[in-house]
Order: sequence, then C-alpha cells, then structure tokens
Amino acid sequence: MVKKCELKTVLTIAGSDSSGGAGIQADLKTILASGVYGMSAITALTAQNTTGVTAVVRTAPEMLNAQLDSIFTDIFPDAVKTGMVFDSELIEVIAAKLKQYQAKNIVIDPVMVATSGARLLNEDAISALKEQLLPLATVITPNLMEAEVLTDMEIKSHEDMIQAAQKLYETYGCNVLCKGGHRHLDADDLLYTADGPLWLKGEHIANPNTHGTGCTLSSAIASNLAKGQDLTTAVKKAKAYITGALQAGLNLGHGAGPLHHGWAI
Ligand SMILES: Nc1ncnc2c1ncn2[C@@H]1O[C@H](COP(=O)(O)OP(=O)(O)OP(=O)(O)O)[C@@H](O)[C@H]1O
Ligand SMILES: Cc1ncc(COP(=O)(O)O)c(N)n1
Repeated sequence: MVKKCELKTVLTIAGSDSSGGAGIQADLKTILASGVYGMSAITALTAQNTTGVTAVVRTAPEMLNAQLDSIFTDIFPDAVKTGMVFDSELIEVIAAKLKQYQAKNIVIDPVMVATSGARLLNEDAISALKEQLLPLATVITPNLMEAEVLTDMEIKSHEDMIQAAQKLYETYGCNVLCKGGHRHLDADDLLYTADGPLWLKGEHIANPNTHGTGCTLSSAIASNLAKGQDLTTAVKKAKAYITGALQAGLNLGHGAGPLHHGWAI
C-alpha cells in the first residue's frame, strides 16, 4: 500500500513553445521545481525556437472551454496563471471559466509580444484583456512595455514605474508587479499593493539568454501562492528563483536561450 502524498496544484493557461523556453513548458518546469503539481490549458501552439516564432495555431474556443472544464471539475487548482491568451474570444472563455469556478490566486501575465518580436496577443484583444481578465487578478505582472500599453504612459524612471503601477492598481483593483527586466542599469521590480509601493531590488545580470523570464516569474509566484505564502513573500521568493535561473548561465540555441530550471537542486 503506497502512502498518500498531498501536493498543492497550479494551472497554467498559456501557449505552447516548441523550444521549451517559454509558455506552457517554462511554466510546468517552474511549477515542478517549486514542488507543486502542474496542469495546463493550452491556448495556442507556436512553432518557435530561441531565434523566433515561425507559426501560430490558436486553440478553438470550444477546446479551451473543454480543457478548463476537465481541470476545474476534477483537480481544483490552488492557483492559476495566464500567459499568452492570443485573442478576445479566448479571453472571454478564460474569464467566464475563472468566474464560473471561482478560481483563486490568479496571476495574470499580460503577454503581448515575444522577446523575438512576434505578436502573442492580437492588437484588438487588448481591451478584452483589460476589461475582462485584469479585474479578476490577484496580481498582474506587466513588463515595462506592457505597462506602457496598459496605462498609455511612457515609463522611463523609477517614479514612472510607481505612477503606472498605482494607476493599474486603482483602475483594475488588482495588485501589480511591474517588472524591470528590460531596464539596463538594474533589474528592479516594483510591487504595488494596498500597502503602496515596494521595491524588489535586482542587479542586471549580463546574460543574453532571457527567453521565458516573464513566464517563469509568474509561474513561480502562482506556485508560491498555491503553497499558502502571502503575496509579498511569494513575489520575493519568485524573484530569487528567476535570479538564480539567470545566474546559472545555461547556454542553448542560436538566439536568446532558455533559463536553467531546477538550478538549486
Ligand atoms: N538581465 C536580467 N538581470 C536580472 N534580472 C532580470 C534580467 N532580465 C529579466 N530579469 C528579471 O526577470 C523577471 C522578468 O522580467 P522581464 O522584464 O524580463 O519580463 P518579461 O519581459 O515579461 O519577460 P519575457 O522575456 O519572458 O517576455 C523580472 O523579475 C526581472 O527583473
Ligand atoms: C508561447 C509563448 N508564451 C510566452 C512567450 C513570451 O516569452 P518571451 O518574451 O521570453 O519570448 C513566448 N515567447 N511564447
């Protein structure tokens, strides 16, 4: 007789990256490395590698619906993260299912464009993302460019990051982690909650292999929330995870390569 084992569970709703560096694959690696059980609902298949995306096929809305029903009616996730959601029809399905099943600990990574330049969210889906998904989030994790699009502001300084995060917090009623990975002098992220702004300081690591940093960070936050950590602890530990995964210096592929998951093992 095998002894019973309990694990917390995380669902990622995102696109598949055939090279394993971002999307569903990065999410599941991070979730596993965090000691949590991972599940996936795939929004799109991408043919992609470290140099770029060559093809995208989106999942039919009925199929995304069916994946979400299968998951929520059996193994209820302790946390959910969303990544590439691609278009407004898929966003509608996701928002409806998150509401129907009263999902908790929702981390929304408002993925818009891949590091390599490919669009992962249709231009006309930005309003659906804002109106339907962001208000459901426990925390949203825009990078600087995404925060600019969502706030219609130019973000250059630390002060701009605070203003943008505050605007998002007030408009959508969710906590905000504004990521500073694209800053050149540092990699300071800003967490904005009911307690106001909190800087998570980071040194810029000179590693060109940053494919999937955003996916990894949001999955680590979701895993930590699933384990019962409060948001600030979850985000601080996720920042430590991404820093270690970048410092490990994995070097694969001909372009911006993937991260080293399980670097601490
Ligand atoms: N070169 C770096 N040095 C240190 N930390 C970094 C670096 N690049 C990214 N990070 C960290 O990685 C996390 C993800 O931030 P980033 O701004 O890269 O998100 P993103 O653009 O959404 O990621 P992605 O490249 O997957 O789209 C943040 O915690 C950020 O500070
Ligand atoms: C399926 C999928 N989801 C997300 C990203 C963003 O990651 P990055 O900005 O590092 O390319 C991606 N490239 N592919």
